[in-house]
Amino acid sequence: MPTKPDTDAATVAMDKRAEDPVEPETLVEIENLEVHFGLRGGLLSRMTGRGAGAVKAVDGVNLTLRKGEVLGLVGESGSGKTTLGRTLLGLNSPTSGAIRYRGEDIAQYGERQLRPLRRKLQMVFQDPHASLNPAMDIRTAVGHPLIIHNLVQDEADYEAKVVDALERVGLTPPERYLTKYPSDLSGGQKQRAVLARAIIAEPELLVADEPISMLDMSVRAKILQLMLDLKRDLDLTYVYVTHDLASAKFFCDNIAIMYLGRIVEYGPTEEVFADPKHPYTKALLAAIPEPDPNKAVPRDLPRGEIPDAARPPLGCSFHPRCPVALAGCGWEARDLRALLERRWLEMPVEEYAKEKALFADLTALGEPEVTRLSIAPGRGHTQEEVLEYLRNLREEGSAAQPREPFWSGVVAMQAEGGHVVLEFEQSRDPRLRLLPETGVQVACHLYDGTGDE
Ligand SMILES: Nc1ncnc2c1ncn2[C@@H]1O[C@H](COP(=O)(O)OP(=O)(O)OP(=O)(O)O)[C@@H](O)[C@H]1O
Repeated sequence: MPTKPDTDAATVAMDKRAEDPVEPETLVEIENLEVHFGLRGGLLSRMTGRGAGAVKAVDGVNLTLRKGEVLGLVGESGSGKTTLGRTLLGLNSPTSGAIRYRGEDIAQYGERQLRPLRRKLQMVFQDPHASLNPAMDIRTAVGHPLIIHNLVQDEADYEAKVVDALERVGLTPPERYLTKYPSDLSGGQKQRAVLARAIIAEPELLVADEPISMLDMSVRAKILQLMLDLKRDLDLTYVYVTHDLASAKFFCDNIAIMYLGRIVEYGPTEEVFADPKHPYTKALLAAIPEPDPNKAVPRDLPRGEIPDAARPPLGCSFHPRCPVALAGCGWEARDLRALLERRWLEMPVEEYAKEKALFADLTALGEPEVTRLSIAPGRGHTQEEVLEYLRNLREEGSAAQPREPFWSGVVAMQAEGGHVVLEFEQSRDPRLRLLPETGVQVACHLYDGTGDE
C-alpha cells in the first residue's frame, strides 16, 4: 500500500502535472472489441457466441483509456455497458478484438495468464450487500485480496494494511470496524468496505458498475466523492458504468454513450453535456429528472423500447426510435409493423380490426433485414385497397408534426402481381467520426455528410 501523500509533496506533484503538457499515458486500448453471447447450441457456443444466433452485447467498440481518467460508460439497460466493463477486466471472454493493457493484448488470455493482472484490475459491483460474504468479518473480507495475491509478510503487516485501507475509505476508527460483519453496517458503509477491499492490493484500474445505484440518496454523492479522493491519492483510473447521467456528469472526465452494443457518442463530459450531438444522447439528457419539482415536466425517452439485441435493427440501431432519422438510417419491414402497431393501439377495436383485415399475414413484417417487402392483401381485399391505405398513411405521416420519419426510407411502393411491394432505401451503418473542434465523436448520419439534411 503506498503511504498517503503528505500535503506538500502532493501539491508539488499536482503543480508539476499542471505545468507538464505531456498527455497522460495510455493505460488501456480497446480495438474492434466484440462480445457475443450464443443463444443456441452447446455450452461452448453459448459462451463464445460463435454458434448460430447471438446477442451482440458488445459490437465493435474502440476506446482509449488514459491513466488517471474517469471514463463513463452510459446507456439504458441492455446497451452492453456491463459486458464491456467486465470484458475489460477479463471477466468475460471477447469474441474478437484486442484489449491492450499497457501495450499487452490480454483479450484472449486464459485464467492462468490473467492471474498476475487481476491484482491491478479490480471491479466494484452494484450491490454492496451481495458483494460481501455475510459470514466474513470486515477484517477478513477487506484483507482477502492480500492473501489471494500473497502480499503480506505476517499478521501485523496484514492488520496494518487492512487498517490503512479502512482509514482511506472513511471507516474510522478502523478498530471499530475490524470485527464487525456486513449485517452490522449500513449500505454506504458496506460500499466503503467493498472499496477498501478493491484498493487494498494496489490496483491501477477500477471498473465500478453502478456503485451507488443501490445506496440511499443521501450517501451517493459521498461515495462518489470518496472514489475521487481515492483516485487522486492512489493514482487510480476508473471506468464508471451507469445509466444515471446526472452522476456521470459529476464524476467522469469522458463519457461513452452506448446503445445496443455500440458507442454512439464519445467525448469530454463537459462537451457532451453542453452540446449533445447524437439524437439518442439528446433524448437521454432530456430524460434526466428535474430536481426542482416546480420545474419538472414529464420527459420520456423516444417512442418504442430498446430492441432485442439478438435481432438488432438494420443500419443505425437507434433509427426505429429516432425522431429525426433519415432515409438511409436502416428502414426495413419491421419498422412498418411497428408503425402499424402504434397506430392500431390507439384505435377503437372495430376500426383496428377493419385495418388489420387488409393484410393477409403480418408475420412477414416481423422478419429482420427485409428491405423489399411483398404484402399480400387479406381475404376479400385487393392490392389497390392496400396500396391506397398505405399511401394515405404516408400522406398523414409526412404532414404530421413532427413528421413520421419512417416514410423517408420508403423509396418505392407499388402494386405488383396481386401484392403491394415496398422497397426501402439501402441502409448504411454509421461509424464514429470525430467532429472537428469539439473533441466529440459521434456515429450518426446527421453528421457524416451522407444525410439528406
Ligand atoms: N451471460 C450472458 N449470456 C447471454 N446474454 C447476455 C449475458 N450477459 C449479457 N447478455 C446480454 O447482452 C446484452 C447487454 O447486456 P449488459 O448487461 O452488458 O447491458 P447493460 O447495458 O449493462 O444493462 P444493465 O444495466 O441492465 O446491466 C443484453 O441483451 C443482455 O441480455
